[in-house]
Amino acid sequence: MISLQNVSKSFGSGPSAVIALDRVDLEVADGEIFGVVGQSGAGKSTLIRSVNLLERPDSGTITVNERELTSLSDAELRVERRRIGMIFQHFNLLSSRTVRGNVELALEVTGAERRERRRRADEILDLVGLTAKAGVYPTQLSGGQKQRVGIARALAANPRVLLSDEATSALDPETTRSILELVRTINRELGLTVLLITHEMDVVKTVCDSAALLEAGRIVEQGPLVSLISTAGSRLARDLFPLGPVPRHAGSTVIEITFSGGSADRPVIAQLSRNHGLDVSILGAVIETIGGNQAGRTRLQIPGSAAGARAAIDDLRSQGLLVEVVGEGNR
Ligand SMILES: Nc1ncnc2c1ncn2[C@@H]1O[C@H](COP(=O)(O)OP(=O)(O)OP(=O)(O)O)[C@@H](O)[C@H]1O
Repeated sequence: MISLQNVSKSFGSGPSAVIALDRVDLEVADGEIFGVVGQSGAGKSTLIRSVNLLERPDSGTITVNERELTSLSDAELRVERRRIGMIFQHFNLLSSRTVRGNVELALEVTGAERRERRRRADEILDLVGLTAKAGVYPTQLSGGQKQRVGIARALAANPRVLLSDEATSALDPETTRSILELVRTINRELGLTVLLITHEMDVVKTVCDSAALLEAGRIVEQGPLVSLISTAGSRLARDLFPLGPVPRHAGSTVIEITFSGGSADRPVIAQLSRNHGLDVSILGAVIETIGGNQAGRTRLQIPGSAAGARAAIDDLRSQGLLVEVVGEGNR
């Protein structure tokens, strides 16, 4: 588990001080993949670097693997950090060492013997699909392969937690997908808890179980994706299912219905038209697979005011659907 409680961090002092993290509370459960999203400057890097105390917070506590890191001595912290792997946007590989050498490097600090280092490096390179590249240097690798080495290095010392700092931001969409698949595989097979930061909602959709939205150093929403998508007004849910700006339609009401779990395959719109005699138009729809289930949002236009469409909206809500009125035009 990763737990941040009331964590604050500022840079600089006086009027020019920047509050990068502002009383952040964050809970990442064991074995889950948790994504933190936010705009540039929101504090994502500061947050993830705080988790292993690469950045020491001004106040608050950070607990990882049941140890409160903020209370440890430097020597104790060095030991705990070995149980926290980290991967980076620009891979941070040593160009003077081979692929295997880069992975072995992570084991040198643990005091493992040479033969054991080699055995473990080869084992982990096999896991990330890079056995054939063990003897080559990083410059001879593609971006995706470099990140696989980064992952192998991060996993070499058997961490319980993996931190991912924009690990796919420098990769093309297909390579991103393959790296995210690998992250999902190691999460499942090794039971690893993963905390990642990203500015790409697609990464969250593809791989995360839970997410948080960071804004100007504050967590404004967090929770499992399946809960967020059925929370009225959730900004993360809107970003997961973007439908663009709401158009103005004179004399009609625009609603959005969120589908999740079993509701995704019900003929809701057909029933709405039939039961209420309404000419419903579909203005937009987006469906994704979240947590193995179909979920999505549909934007509908219903003729008349929201008051006039009330019976239809109540009917949808009584079926357990999340319905939000997002636009109401006057004639
Ligand atoms: N070492 C530093 N010295 C001064 N200010 C810093 C430092 N590191 C971060 N900041 C400031 O703290 C705020 C949060 O930065 P941070 O890098 O954590 O944001 P971010 O969400 O990761 O942004 P990006 O997506 O652009 O990397 C920003 O205003 C940034 O300028």
